[in-house]
Amino acid sequence: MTRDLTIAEVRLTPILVADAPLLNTQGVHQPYTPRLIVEVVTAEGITGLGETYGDTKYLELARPLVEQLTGRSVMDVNRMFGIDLAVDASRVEGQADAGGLRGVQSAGKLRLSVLSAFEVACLDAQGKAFGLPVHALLGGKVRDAVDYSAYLFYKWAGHPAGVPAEPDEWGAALDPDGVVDQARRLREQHGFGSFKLKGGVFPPDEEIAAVRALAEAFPGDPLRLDPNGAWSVETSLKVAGELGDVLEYLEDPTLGTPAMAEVAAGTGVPLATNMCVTAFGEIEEAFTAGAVQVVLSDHHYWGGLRNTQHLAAICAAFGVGVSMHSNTHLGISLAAMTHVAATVPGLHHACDSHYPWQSEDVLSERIAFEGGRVAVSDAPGLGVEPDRDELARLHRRWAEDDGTFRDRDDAAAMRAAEPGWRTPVMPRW
Ligand SMILES: O=C([O-])C(=O)C[C@H](O)[C@@H](O)C(=O)[O-]
Ligand SMILES: [Mg+2]
Repeated sequence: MTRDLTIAEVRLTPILVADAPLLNTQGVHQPYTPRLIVEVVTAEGITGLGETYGDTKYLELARPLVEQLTGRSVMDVNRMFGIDLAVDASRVEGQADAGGLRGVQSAGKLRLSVLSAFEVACLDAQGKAFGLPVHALLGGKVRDAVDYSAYLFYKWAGHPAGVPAEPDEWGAALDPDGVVDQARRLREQHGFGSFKLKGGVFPPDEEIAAVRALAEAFPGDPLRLDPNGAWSVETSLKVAGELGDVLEYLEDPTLGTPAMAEVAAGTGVPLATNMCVTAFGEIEEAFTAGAVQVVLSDHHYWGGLRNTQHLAAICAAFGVGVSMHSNTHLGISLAAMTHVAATVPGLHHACDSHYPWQSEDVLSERIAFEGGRVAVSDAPGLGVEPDRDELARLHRRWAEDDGTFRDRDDAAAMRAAEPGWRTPVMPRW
């Protein structure tokens, strides 16, 4: 039967989702964070789902696509990436990404972060039309489940007094005992077999003590520490020296390819990154300099699931490992990550995911981690269904917001507790 795969409608739904008071080197997460849900609806009424960052600049860029994609086919994905999205480069070029800790911003990354949500939505629609899972459209899975790592954060017990927020069940984690308790709970609930601590929050000695406590509590389990570039080369080498026996890798200890290369040359601990290599144009310099040993892809800003496969192939050619980065995201993106991760042969490290921290989702059924793994769905498309009421509720929250939370700003959120707080100058230590 010939299918009509014409896009009859494109829907954009900006939402605000609850987020916990998770600390990072720039500040603290806002109580609500923006995400954008993208839907493409075919002439036959098949709906494909995608998800990406929801800050104003992403939303503005996505809006013209509603008209530009209507009338095209959901199969026309390559041409979609050629669409000229007018990114105002002066708003992004050279600036550090305030909320996302995702390396230097660029017009290209911003553009890809938007298009990737449409790619995922088109793949979901294709899969539903042909009765095939997304992984099959990507060449087929090489594993039936994808490993994820427990993502540990220093955190407060709650958002600052006076800031509207949803209840938090996790309590504070501000020292080694708190971090180990959090790790235990995440393992109990989801079975994770490896742990990543988001660092760059406290002076390095305190974070070294937390990782040591994890190593004692979970002997032999892979551990990672990620200060988001908060350390100098000297500090990075000191931490690598002290934790080398227990770290699977050190993630973005310092900023920029030359400094990362210096650290890499001075330690046997592998360096991973989602800040130094964040786009194809950054690969040559970093790989030639031996600056990174594992690239953490993020299908949002790398430009989708197929680009993630291309990245994985390049990494394999250079003997560099690949795994996945995560920012605050919902189940649509977790499903997308799981499908593409299932197709990458050399995925030797558990992927990151913020999902356990998200108490809200727009899916009718939450995705479960079992033994720290997400089973790869063989249902058509991504294998997830939206919860329309929840989508509408989270959109209402966005619509009713006065603009305070529509753009993620961890430094501004920190000022609610520490009025003098400014985004720290790097390296902090
Ligand atoms: O460097 C990383 O892994 C991240 O950027 C992950 C997240 O952005 C995390 O640091 C956060 O949201 O605070
Ligand atoms: Mg990182």
